[in-house]
Parts: sequence; C-alpha cells; structure tokens
Amino acid sequence: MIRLVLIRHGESTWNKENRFTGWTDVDLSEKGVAEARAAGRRLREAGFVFDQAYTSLLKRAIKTLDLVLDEMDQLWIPVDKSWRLNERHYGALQGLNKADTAARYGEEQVHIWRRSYDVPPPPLLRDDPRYPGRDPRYAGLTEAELPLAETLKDTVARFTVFWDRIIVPSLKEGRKVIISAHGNSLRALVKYLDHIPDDKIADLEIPTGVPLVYELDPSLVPLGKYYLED
Ligand SMILES: O=C(O)[C@H](O)COP(=O)(O)O
Repeated sequence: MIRLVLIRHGESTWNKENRFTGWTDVDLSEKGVAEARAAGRRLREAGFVFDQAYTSLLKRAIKTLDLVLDEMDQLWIPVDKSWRLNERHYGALQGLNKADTAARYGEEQVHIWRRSYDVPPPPLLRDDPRYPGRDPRYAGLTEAELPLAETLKDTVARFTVFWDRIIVPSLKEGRKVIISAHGNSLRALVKYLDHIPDDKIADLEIPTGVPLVYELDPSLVPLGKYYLED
C-alpha cells in the first residue's frame, strides 16, 4: 500500500483577516506556524518518513512544509515547487474581505464564487498590479497559463498535469511523498483522486494545518483516507 500525505498550509494572515487570498503571497499567522509545527510532530509520532516533497510557489505552503519537515528532522529531503500547486486564483476578489463582499454582492453570489465548480470569480485586468505576469516567479508561464481568475475546474486541469507528469511517477518509484498546498488546490486533487462529482465538490472543506493521509493501491486508486489529528 502507498501512503501519500497532503497538508493545507497553516492559517495565513489573510485567513485570519477573512480576505480572499488566491495567488497573493501572504505569510503564516502565529497560529498557522503553531499548526504546521503540531502537524510535523504528529507525523513524526505516527512514524511517517518522507523522501520527496512538493509544494507551491507561495510562502504559506513553503513555510508550512519547512516547519513540518523541521519537526520531523527531515529538512534535507528534495522539495519540488510548482505554480501548478498554487491556490486557485481568486481574480479581482483577491484582497477583499469575504464578509464585506457578501454584504455587497449577497451571500449566494459569494458562495457561487467560492464553491461552484465552473463559475469564475470576476477577472483581473492585465494592467492590474495583481496580474501574475508581472511577478518574476511566473516568468516561465505562457500568457494562456497566467490566470486572470480561475474556477476550481481550471485548478483541477493545471494541478493534474503536475500530478500525472511528476507525482505519479515519483509514487510509483516508491518515494514517500508529502504535498503542502492550499485549500482549493487540494480540493482539486481530492476531487480528482476520489472522483467527486462536480455538483458535490462544494461540500468538501479541508482544514488548515492537518495532515490528510491517503492510502492508495499500486495503481494509485484510493483505498481510504483519514486526517491525522490529536
Ligand atoms: O484563497 C483563499 O482566500 C483561501 O485560501 C481559500 O478561500 P475559500 O475558502 O474562500 O475558497
């Protein structure tokens, strides 16, 4: 049986402030740091070891991974970072407070933007300072790959390219893998692995800083999954 561990980053400063984050590169809050360290301790106590890690290009996921690996004394393992594991791009909503946005546009509209499978949030314009094409870390992306806003469906499409090309071969070679990513990029992966129907994915919420352990058969079909909680 193959074990794969997913972890959503610990609480970020914008989770705490209830702001749409997406590709904004905000840091962990103090609570987020504590969550990440506690997750690392739990993994160590449960006997997990890793020899390969994957994360996004965003510091809240990178730092969470570092804190987990530090607690496990495994900071030496290779870490592969990709934009394909980034949070879903929240378009022109990035930076806005979620409650204020609901008061302005209505709860129902905000729920659709947050949890529908294929309705995008309002897009950025290319001259917006938040446009990722201005950021050197995304210099290798084509214009078509640089999002103005993403649906969860778009996030599934770009994440699963990395899953199929990089993570699947690594798991099949016997590597013990941890993936540190984001609420919606992990919802995308869970949807894909568990074949969750489009109209059921809105119900899936992934908590911050809690390892989610998948048990997979040799063809990477999920046999079960559980959260590693205290
Ligand atoms: O990008 C964000 O704002 C969060 O990481 C996830 O937010 P959501 O729960 O509104 O999708």
